[in-house]
Amino acid sequence: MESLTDATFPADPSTPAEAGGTLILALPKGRILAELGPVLARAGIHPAADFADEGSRRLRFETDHPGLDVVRVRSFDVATFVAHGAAQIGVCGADVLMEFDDDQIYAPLDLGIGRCRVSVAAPVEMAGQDLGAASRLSVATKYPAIARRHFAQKGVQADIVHLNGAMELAPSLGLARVIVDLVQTGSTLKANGLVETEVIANVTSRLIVNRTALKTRPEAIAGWISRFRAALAERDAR
Ligand SMILES: Nc1ncnc2c1ncn2[C@@H]1O[C@H](COP(=O)(O)OP(=O)(O)OP(=O)(O)O)[C@@H](O)[C@H]1O
Ligand SMILES: O=P(O)(O)OC[C@H]1O[C@H](OP(=O)(O)OP(=O)(O)O)[C@H](O)[C@@H]1O
Repeated sequence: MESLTDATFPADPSTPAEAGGTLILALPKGRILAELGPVLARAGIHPAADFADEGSRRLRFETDHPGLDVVRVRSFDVATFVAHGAAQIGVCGADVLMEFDDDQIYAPLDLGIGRCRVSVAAPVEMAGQDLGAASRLSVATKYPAIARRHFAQKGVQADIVHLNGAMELAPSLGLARVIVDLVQTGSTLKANGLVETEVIANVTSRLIVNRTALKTRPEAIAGWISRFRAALAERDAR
């Protein structure tokens, strides 16, 4: 895909001569990356060819901008790299930001990709039961903070079973009564005898930046935010 070249598009915000060194853009491996490709291209960012190669063992890639490198990390780790300033810019799901809740992370742009929701799901037989009626409830999830907060608002103490995947197995194997997980089409829930009982939050992917870096390198970072904003406007106008 051609990137924007017209005169209204913000100029390349990072040049090798700029003070502060190479900016790092942290991107998640996995499903967001596929949808992010066209957005990156529209923003005029083309990482080295092997970036798209899942078989490549490289983790850091130069781009066609001498002042910008890309690192490929796990989705939750994007937030960690940006919160600590190891990467100045990143992309991750709003689910990760809700769970991470770090005030060093500023999320100025909704990229409108990676659409799904964080939901509570329960076995079909439990559907219709008032989950707020119990004082405690066991919950399998990779989002312990989101789950705890959600059930605390109902006066229910969530006993968290922390899993990193395959949460859908937990109720049928007696690991937890309900799960809190991402739902998009609902087919994973259906295939495992579960139904979505509550939507906690709708999720899309966000551009995130480190707040300190935004203060110390305002031109470069605000420049990249503008480029992404222009790329989204151009995409959405089509
Ligand atoms: N089914 C889905 N539909 C749409 N977006 C999703 C879906 N599942 C996850 N996402 C979004 O993609 C992000 C990364 O999810 P993905 O499943 O690729 O990684 P993961 O398996 O959670 O990460 P890791 O492999 O690091 O454990 C999530 O944080 C969420 O924002
Ligand atoms: O509603 P659906 O369209 O079925 O999508 C939901 C599934 O997608 C995500 O898993 P993913 O495929 O990323 O696998 P993992 O998190 O278990 O690695 C999520 O954890 C659900 O299992």
